[in-house]
Amino acid sequence: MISVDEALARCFALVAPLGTETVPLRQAAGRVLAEPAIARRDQPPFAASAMDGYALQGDPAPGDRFTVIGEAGAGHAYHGRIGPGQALRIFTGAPIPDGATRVVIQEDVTVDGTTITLRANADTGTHIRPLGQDFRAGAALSPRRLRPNDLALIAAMNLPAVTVRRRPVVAIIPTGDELVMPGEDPRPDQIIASNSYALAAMVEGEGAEARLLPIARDTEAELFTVLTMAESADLVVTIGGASVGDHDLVGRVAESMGMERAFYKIAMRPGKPLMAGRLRGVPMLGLPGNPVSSIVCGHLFLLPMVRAMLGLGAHPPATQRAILAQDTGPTGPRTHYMRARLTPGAGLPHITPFDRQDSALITILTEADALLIRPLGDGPRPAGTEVAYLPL
Ligand SMILES: Nc1nc2c(c(=O)[nH]1)N[C@H]1C(S)=C(S)[C@@H](COP(=O)(O)OP(=O)(O)OC[C@H]3O[C@@H](n4cnc5c(N)ncnc54)[C@H](O)[C@@H]3O)O[C@H]1N2
Ligand code: MOO
Repeated sequence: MISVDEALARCFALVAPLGTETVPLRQAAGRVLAEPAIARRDQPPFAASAMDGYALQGDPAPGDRFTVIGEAGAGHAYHGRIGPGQALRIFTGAPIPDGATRVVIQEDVTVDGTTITLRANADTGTHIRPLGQDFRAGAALSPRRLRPNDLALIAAMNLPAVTVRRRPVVAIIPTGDELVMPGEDPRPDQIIASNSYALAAMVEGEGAEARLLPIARDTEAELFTVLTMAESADLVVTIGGASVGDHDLVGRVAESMGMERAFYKIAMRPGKPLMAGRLRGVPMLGLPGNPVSSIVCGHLFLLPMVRAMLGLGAHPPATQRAILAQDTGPTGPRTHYMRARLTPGAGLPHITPFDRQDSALITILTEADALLIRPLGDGPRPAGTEVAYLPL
């Protein structure tokens, strides 16, 4: 059995950033920018007033009077020049006229017809936003996953579309004679195929396209058919049939189809029978069938692979630190990812693993907000120990 780190490194070796496509800005939220977005203009493209008031020259003293000779608003420039003793009525966002060096806010003047007089204790700020204060033409936004704020910046750069990574297509294949789809009429010896719904939502949350394929029964012919259907995907994910039982056929069938195996079995609990490889050129991840095992492996291997295909780099999922809220027993020969609950602490949060850790318990998983990471071969740890966890 290889370590979790070694397995993840081998998973990353199977994938590479995908190609790119151009999408309109309205469809770019959450997509991964593939090339720098380059500003087509300065922002602001002119020196602009930051306040409503009067644009004028020099540094006036209280009691100084000015004649208002015109007006400028946002989108309505004044094309003349402001001379000594003159002022322009101006509003926030309007271009500063030639000759003006500051804006006096309207609260700081008294108005009498077309004459303004500066009050005592007037604000001394210039209230002018210089041309290009925010960014200059040619400025670049570097590749990243696009958040709403980034979209505002790209729009301000006057770019109606962006080049993003193609969404990875992830084919998800539930396997097993015991499975039926939700809403069907299961026989008494059957259960509902549930894992695929979590996994599809997880990869879609990262920006992939999930393709849920039909349940493959435990026959070589059906597995062959469904794996063949998945060949056009960017990543094939099977669920179940990964262990050592007589009906666990996924590895055998994939190998008969020419799968090059990257590894099988890792020192991890849950998730021991994980397998990965390349099937007819397509990266493949064979997840164990137990719901918690498949979903935990989804967080630890599938999502990092999807992120790597999106060009976000080959990084393990980010762990955080917490304080054990109770004494916790030793681990065995596998790193244990324990379903756990976080509660606020004075500094770091406190973490409490659930008593029941069977990898079939979906209810516990829905109550968990973290996976407490207990390294393999670690001894018992008392309450108060600082530990690592993965947020769920
Ligand atoms: N003799 C041994 N038996 C098992 C070992 C072992 O080392 N020696 N490993 C155990 C571990 S650990 C795991 S994890 C499971 C994994 O087995 P498989 O990947 O072959 O999965 P299945 O046997 O097909 O299913 C396991 C369990 O999960 C249910 N299942 C399967 N698919 C789904 C699905 N899409 N949605 C919901 N539930 C699903 C299935 O009905 C089984 O109950 O093997 C242990 N055995
Ligand atoms: O390690 Mo298996 O993945 O517990 O259930």
